Amino acid sequence: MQKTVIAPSILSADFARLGEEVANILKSGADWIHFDVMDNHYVPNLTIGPMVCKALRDYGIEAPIDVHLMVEPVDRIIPDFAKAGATYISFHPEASKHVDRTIALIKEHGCKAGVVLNPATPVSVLEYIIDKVDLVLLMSVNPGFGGQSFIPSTLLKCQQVRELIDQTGRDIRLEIDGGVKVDNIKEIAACGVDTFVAGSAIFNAEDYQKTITEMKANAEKGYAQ
Ligand SMILES: O=C(CO)[C@@H](O)[C@H](O)COP(=O)(O)O
Repeated sequence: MQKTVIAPSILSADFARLGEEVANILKSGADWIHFDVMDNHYVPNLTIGPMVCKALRDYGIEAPIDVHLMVEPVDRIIPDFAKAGATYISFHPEASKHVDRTIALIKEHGCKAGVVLNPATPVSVLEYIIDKVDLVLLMSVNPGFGGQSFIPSTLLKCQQVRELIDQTGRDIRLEIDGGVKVDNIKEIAACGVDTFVAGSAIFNAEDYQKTITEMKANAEKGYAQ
């Protein structure tokens, strides 16, 4: 297993003070920034695009930016995010006509490629692509909004994808997103997850550092199980 990564979702940040919020969260121990891109088409919400990603880089944010594209179509926005400073770019296979080509496009633009599975998307979608991706993101809520409850059936899926990843022998990150909290992260980590997106649990907390520290400690307890 790779090192634990906590990736706060800026969907729950105060957008009026985004640069400051992101700098604070990184100072508080966050490893990556999770950047949710919604188009009011693939999902029923509208958020931020490459200009905001570039603005964070211009503000001096150096940490990995983990872009989660909830957009359809996906391909035409990939070069813009790469230019804007994205580190990882992940997309939903349902939103791409040619999944293998989209993965190649992300890599050609110098980014790491991820695929995202919704709660009802079967693990079999990974069969012919697992060897090509750098990250698998499992949604534990239906995409579109922060603050939803963790869907428990995702735990079995985490175990299944962890097995697939281990069979490849490659360092592919297994990321979870949706309803992740201090009190359920141990159980999630025990299922093989190494990368945790959390929005409301971190940004609604009074003390970012305490929350991130507790999340990391509880994840470690989960690996030890
Ligand atoms: O992509 C999404 C929702 O579509 C997530 O990144 C949420 O923003 C996570 O928020 P919490 O469930 O942690 O509040």
